[in-house]
Amino acid sequence: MIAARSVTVAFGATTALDDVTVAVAPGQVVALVGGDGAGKTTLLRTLVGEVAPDRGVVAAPDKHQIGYLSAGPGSWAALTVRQNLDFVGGIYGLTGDELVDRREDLIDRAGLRVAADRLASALSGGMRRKLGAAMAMLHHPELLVLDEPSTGVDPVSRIDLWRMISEAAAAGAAVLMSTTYLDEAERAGELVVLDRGRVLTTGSYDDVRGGFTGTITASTTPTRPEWSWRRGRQRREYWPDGDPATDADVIAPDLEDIVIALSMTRRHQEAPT
Ligand SMILES: Nc1ncnc2c1ncn2[C@@H]1O[C@H](COP(=O)(O)OP(=O)(O)OP(=O)(O)O)[C@@H](O)[C@H]1O
Repeated sequence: MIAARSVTVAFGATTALDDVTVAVAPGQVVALVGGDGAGKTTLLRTLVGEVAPDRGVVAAPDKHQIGYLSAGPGSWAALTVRQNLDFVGGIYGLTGDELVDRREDLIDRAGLRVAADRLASALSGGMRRKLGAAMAMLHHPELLVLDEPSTGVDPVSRIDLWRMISEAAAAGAAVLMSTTYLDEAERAGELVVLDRGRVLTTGSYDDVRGGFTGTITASTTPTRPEWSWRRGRQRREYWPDGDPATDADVIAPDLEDIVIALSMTRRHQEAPT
């Protein structure tokens, strides 16, 4: 099992990760979700060995068995799509027909056929993300780590990307990825919800929904603004003890509602009284 166990990472006075435990098995896709500064990038960098934990233990394969798409560009601007893939293939010892077959297969699966000889610098943001993901998985790594692979990728191309990720997992990779899109995170086998360095909840989407307590209502005029947030034209309101003191409609929360309600609870618990 690939895992970070009770990992704490601090940058000066900022605790980026506070006693975080995450495990990912071969064939599994684990999605890290959480807002800006939640610690997603730091956790991924810790797993791939770029950041050393101050406390806790990381169990990960050898560097050669890791494929990593960082939050950065993920490809070389001055190389074409094919050259980027060839270069990465060379680093991992892929040559000849094996490299050509794998490269062309990934170009198709990433929907990059029309751009195969275009410089990476001339790709759209979404195409560049897909190229980066293809480069990370080219050598069939045991651990595939993707930092927000779908950011900037249009909804249709995101389907290509998810198919690529699912296929890598089906071929045996352990996949750990971060995303800010909660609708797509619901597709991952396992979710880890991070908030300011801590794990708020973890499990399959069904586990997360099943473990969520309290009630969420929807209305245009919440009775407790500090426990409410906007969703579309309405506002949601969270009742942690489950008993809404309102006749507003009770709704079945989705992942976005659950993440907001849990982080709101944490903020209220930590607020000075
Ligand atoms: N190299 C660093 N030096 C100092 N502080 C850092 C460093 N890397 C991260 N941090 C801080 O650690 C916290 C977690 O950052 P991290 O980038 O891991 O979050 P994130 O969930 O990936 O957020 P985002 O989506 O905004 O990148 C933030 O407060 C950030 O400012």
